[in-house]
Amino acid sequence: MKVALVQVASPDGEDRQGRIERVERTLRGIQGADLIVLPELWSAGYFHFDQYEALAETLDGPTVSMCSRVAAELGVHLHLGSIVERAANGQLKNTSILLDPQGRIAHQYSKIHVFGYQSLEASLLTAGSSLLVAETPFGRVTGTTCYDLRFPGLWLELSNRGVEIVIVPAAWPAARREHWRLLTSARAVEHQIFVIACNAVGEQEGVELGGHSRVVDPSGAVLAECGADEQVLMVEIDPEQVARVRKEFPVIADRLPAYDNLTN
Ligand SMILES: O=C(O)CCC(=O)C(=O)O
Repeated sequence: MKVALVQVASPDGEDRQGRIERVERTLRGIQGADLIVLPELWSAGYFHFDQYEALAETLDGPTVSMCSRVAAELGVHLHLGSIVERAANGQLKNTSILLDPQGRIAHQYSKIHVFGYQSLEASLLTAGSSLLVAETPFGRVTGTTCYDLRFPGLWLELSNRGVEIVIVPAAWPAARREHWRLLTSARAVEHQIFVIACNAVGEQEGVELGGHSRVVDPSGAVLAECGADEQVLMVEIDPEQVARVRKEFPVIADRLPAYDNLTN
């Protein structure tokens, strides 16, 4: 299975429609991928907090529509990263979406841990409250978004639900790149899963995004890592490796159902 990581910059002066058209051209140039992955909030730009309200879109808005058309025309699974979603009740959410090769929504997830450190996300967006795992031809897939990487309880829950591949769109600042590397690797190793993590690049409102999108396999090997600029990186993964690694080194089977009943 071939995965394409697409690092996108969302520079301050570029309008959303121009960016969507630019990314569409990039996507159309990708050949031979089974799964294409984009970063968090690339069309609005994660750090463009003053534009969230104006750029919020529904699930048939400009970002999803373009990606859906491209997924269907290329016949690929496409994880479009995330959008500022305007939900039916008017709330704004950071919603990530996986499209199937027919361009239909196969999985959606609204970020549970909205970010408040040097960020207005937590005050502008409503946290999600549901977790789904999608059955795909590659296995059981889900998404978590950026800051969610820091919360092992969420990942344990996903692991308990049988997930095998976790896609992580992000707008992770370069200032904490080593945390990004450490946490993407740690989550793959502790749950014996593939972590496919796609980060934004470039500068937004004075913040440098970290890039270094990466794919970590269930044994912890880093199969690919991008640089810090816009880039498309293809990497081959074997989804069957999850079962092989777990059989060979059965850590998941040794995990206790709970640890809060141990005596002092
Ligand atoms: O946790 C971090 O250091 C970065 C998180 C973040 O930028 C985000 O959730 O968008």
